[in-house]
Amino acid sequence: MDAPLLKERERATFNVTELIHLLNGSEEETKRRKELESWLYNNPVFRQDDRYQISREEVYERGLQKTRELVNLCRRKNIKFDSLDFARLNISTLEELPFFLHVIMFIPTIRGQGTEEQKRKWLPLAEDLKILGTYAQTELGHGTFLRGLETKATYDVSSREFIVNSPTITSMKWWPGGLGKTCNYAVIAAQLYTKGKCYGIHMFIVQLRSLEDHKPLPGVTIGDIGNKYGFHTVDNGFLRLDNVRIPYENMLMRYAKACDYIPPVNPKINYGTMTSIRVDLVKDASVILAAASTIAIRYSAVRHQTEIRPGEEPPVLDYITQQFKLFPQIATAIAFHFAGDYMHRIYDKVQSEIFDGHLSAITELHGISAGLKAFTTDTSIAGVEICRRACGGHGYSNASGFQRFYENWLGSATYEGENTVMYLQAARYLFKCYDNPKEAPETMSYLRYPQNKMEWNVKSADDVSNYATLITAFEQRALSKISSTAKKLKNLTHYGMNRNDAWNAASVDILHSIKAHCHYFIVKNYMQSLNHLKMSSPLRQVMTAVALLYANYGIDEHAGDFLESGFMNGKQINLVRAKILQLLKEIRVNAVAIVDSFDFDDRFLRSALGAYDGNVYNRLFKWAKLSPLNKTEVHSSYKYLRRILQSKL
Ligand SMILES: CC/C=C\C/C=C\C/C=C\C/C=C\CCC(=O)SCCNC(=O)CCNC(=O)[C@H](O)C(C)(C)COP(=O)(O)OP(=O)(O)OC[C@H]1O[C@@H](n2cnc3c(N)ncnc32)[C@H](O)[C@@H]1OP(=O)(O)O
Ligand SMILES: Cc1cc2nc3c(=O)[nH]c(=O)nc-3n(C[C@H](O)[C@H](O)[C@H](O)COP(=O)(O)OP(=O)(O)OC[C@H]3O[C@@H](n4cnc5c(N)ncnc54)[C@H](O)[C@@H]3O)c2cc1C
Repeated sequence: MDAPLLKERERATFNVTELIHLLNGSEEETKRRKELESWLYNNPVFRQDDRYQISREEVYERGLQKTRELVNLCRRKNIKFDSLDFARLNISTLEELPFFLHVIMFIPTIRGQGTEEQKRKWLPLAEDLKILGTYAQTELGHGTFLRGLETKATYDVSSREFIVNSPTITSMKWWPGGLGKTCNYAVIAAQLYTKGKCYGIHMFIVQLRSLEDHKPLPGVTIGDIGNKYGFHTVDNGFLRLDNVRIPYENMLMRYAKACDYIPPVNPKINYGTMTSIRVDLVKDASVILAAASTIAIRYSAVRHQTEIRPGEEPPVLDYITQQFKLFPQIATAIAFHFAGDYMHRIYDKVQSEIFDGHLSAITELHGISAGLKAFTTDTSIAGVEICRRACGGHGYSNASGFQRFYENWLGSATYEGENTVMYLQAARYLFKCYDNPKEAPETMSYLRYPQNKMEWNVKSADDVSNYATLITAFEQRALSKISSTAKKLKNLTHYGMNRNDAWNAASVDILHSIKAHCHYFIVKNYMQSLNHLKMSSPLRQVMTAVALLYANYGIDEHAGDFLESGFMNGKQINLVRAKILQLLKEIRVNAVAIVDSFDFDDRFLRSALGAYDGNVYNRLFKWAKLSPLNKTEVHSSYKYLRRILQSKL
């Protein structure tokens, strides 16, 4: 164990194990998670030490080998794909496996939108992996605008079949995970046509490849879309269908019927699978940022560089600027942990209502999940980059561990709903509630009360240590943004602009409003979650400091908003900044212990900078020696070098 990390751990003022159990939910949950992880990490198939020395094809092949291992493990341990245990195993691999979409979207779409008869037929095949499916919705020409998708499913009454067709090049399905080479089925989003009329997007089960030899079926043109930023294990694919016929029974009809068309009670019920993933992504944002913070904090405690006082080369974690970069990332990771818990609670509640036939809450769930998905993924992507940059040159090495998860996580600003679009969807719901405050859900209850101008009676740094005053500050900031934007929208329509054009004209203000609302929700949920949790006073002292840092840092980061709202003045902003410096100092002694409480196994982080023992330099050198270029002392390309050296300029 590197001496600096040992010393850091000895200085901690709270019990790390207590925080590990609190973040896991209980001691039993911690034990279960570690047991599941051990099954993976002790299996050499899940190795990744040579990850950046193998080709895309080898990466994909490894992905299938890992899939086989994971499936065999689940079968041996009787772990179901829709279980929390599977979700834990899946995140522990920290990479998307080729059959990933089969589990997170193909099966859930059938489960959520199939009739009882269709579920009886398809779920056993899918859960036993007799078929492997993906969720094929996005097309070359459209990903966001679902009503603009071009794939057609035309009902042929005479044969009781649908004819599924890609009429144009832009209608080719493009991006679905596992589509290129892995899956032999897909749930296809297509415009339903029957008796010459279009009834909008519905979901259809289509077989793509033979179950005997995996060759594409007649009318199916299919393949991998090529290399991307990340998701290298996943064969995101393209698919063109040339009048492929499928049985009538292959349209998912829990909520709509094709023959003598019966529409769904709420057409957006077809969008339900996407909502479920957006909910998961809020917690994923916490995991990713916690992993990045662990690497950066441990490395910063070991890395000694330059001098504060002559002759003393301190750990870079002693620099206030380094603390100002990193401690808010720890705070954000914990804030998003509690936001993810909230999202799952709300999702489970709405799902049970939907299964009882009450669809009214799906609009609220969409409004909340779309906003939090965008806010938490945007913030965590930026936070990972702050952590990486805080590690200097070694942060730029693959040995740091950052790239392996960051390259997948970058996509979270786009997949499952492009973030700007998601913000605007959430804003659509927010402004509806602003206009009808009585219909506002609990998360927007502050819209119900008259907007009275408030002054923040904060006179000292201690006043910015109060959860209630901080929550009120974020509430007033959001209200100020929302009410001024609502006024702008009203003026635009008053002077003759139609609602849609007015919405577009005000969309930058609308974006600021929904972001301020999401930020308010995260702060409030974070502090209320801590208030409801039982913990020892030493731990509560640490968790309070971290939560106060999250809120005060948020005010400093958006000081203009708080000043513009009239709720705060310049002197109070300076009190907030003084509070931040005081909190950085208070958190410094526990920084390493707090990231230890995220409890990442070294085999999850796979980082020479973030390993638990802090033995950074030996790991970096060991990793470098793995470089293929070092297989020989003089590389075989020396012949070219020699000519360069001998050539005359
Ligand atoms: C550690 C972790 C590591 C790595 C990461 C882990 C996992 C990665 C996970 C996933 C990544 C893998 C795969 C990604 C898969 C995909 O990307 S699948 C494709 C995703 N695509 C989208 O999200 C498309 C986005 N577009 C839309 O959803 C819609 O087009 C739209 C909502 C933007 C607009 O839809 P429209 O039909 O045009 O609606 P509208 O006219 O705008 O009206 C909006 C009304 O509809 C309601 N509504 C919209 N969506 C929903 C919904 N999902 N649920 C309920 N209600 C919805 C909305 O509320 C409006 O209602 P009104 O009452 O106001 O009319
Ligand atoms: C790694 C990865 C995996 C994926 N996996 C799948 C999958 O398994 N299945 C699947 O079906 N899809 C998948 N996708 C596709 C993904 O869902 C879409 O890319 C995503 O929905 C965004 O749609 P788009 O690409 O059309 O972007 P666009 O919507 O074209 O975005 C381009 C720009 O237009 C802006 N814009 C678009 N509409 C509006 C608007 N109304 N108002 C303001 N601005 C707007 C956006 O903000 C953005 O800046 C995946 C994508 C990635 C990156």
